[in-house]
Amino acid sequence: MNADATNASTLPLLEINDATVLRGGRPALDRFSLRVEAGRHTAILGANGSGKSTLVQLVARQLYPLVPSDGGNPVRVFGRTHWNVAELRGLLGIVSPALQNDYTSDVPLEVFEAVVSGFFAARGLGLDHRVSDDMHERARTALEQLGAGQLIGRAMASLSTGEARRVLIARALVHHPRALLLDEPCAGLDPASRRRFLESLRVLARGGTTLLLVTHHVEEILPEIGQVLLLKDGRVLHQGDKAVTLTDAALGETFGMPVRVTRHGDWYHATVESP
Ligand SMILES: Nc1ncnc2c1ncn2[C@@H]1O[C@H](COP(=O)(O)OP(=O)(O)OP(=O)(O)O)[C@@H](O)[C@H]1O
Repeated sequence: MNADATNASTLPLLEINDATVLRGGRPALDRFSLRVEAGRHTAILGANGSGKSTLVQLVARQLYPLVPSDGGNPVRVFGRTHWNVAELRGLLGIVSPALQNDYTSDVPLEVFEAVVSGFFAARGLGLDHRVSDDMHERARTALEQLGAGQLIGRAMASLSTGEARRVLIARALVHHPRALLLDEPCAGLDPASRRRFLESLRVLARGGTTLLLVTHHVEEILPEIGQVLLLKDGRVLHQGDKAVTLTDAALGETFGMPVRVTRHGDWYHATVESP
């Protein structure tokens, strides 16, 4: 393990200080700040258009913030502002709907190849990619960890939404990343698949992978998640412990409607009330 990877275990996983991201000339994130310590599972919750996907793209280096007056970079991942993308993926796996579209498009790609090619930061294996026994084993283990081992041999384009998502998370896991950033991971799943899928995320969270979960739904906040950030119009409305942030008032403000929050064991549920 190199020095940077060692330091990464003690530094905050993510620090964003006063970042503004413009889209279509308007701020999609507006002086946005967030700090996530390694090991502190975090949910980012907001209505449509609140800036969630922009945040994921900012962290993934697909969008860039305005340069602040001091000329610095407002985004630090494991303490560093500069990363090469392949190196970053080894520490922070990112799975988003855009990535899923990419992998389930018409280009033929088999499930195991989609996962094992994660080692080469490539989509599929090329002639110069040598898959070692260890890589083979890690890819198979990651698929099994996500309950997707039986999908080996299938074409990515033939998988259901939930199956494809499991495969892409397995692809992110082959590096044994310290953290996973998941953008709306339950979108398109039926209630039973969603619950099974959330249970597999719980196993990862308990196994030491820090989860950053971006969602519209309070019901997806796993018991392991302690910190919640509520986002509205590109700004942080509230950030803190789950018990303090998941209140009727805070969620009502987030979604612009009266909301009733109830707790069922370690899970939360939100219902929109008649105004
Ligand atoms: N390509 C784009 N060009 C211009 N504006 C954009 C673009 N993409 C997003 N926006 C705007 O940026 C803001 C934040 O969008 P973003 O997609 O980050 O929200 P979101 O919280 O992920 O929404 P959703 O829950 O609907 O996916 C919105 O006002 C949106 O209209």
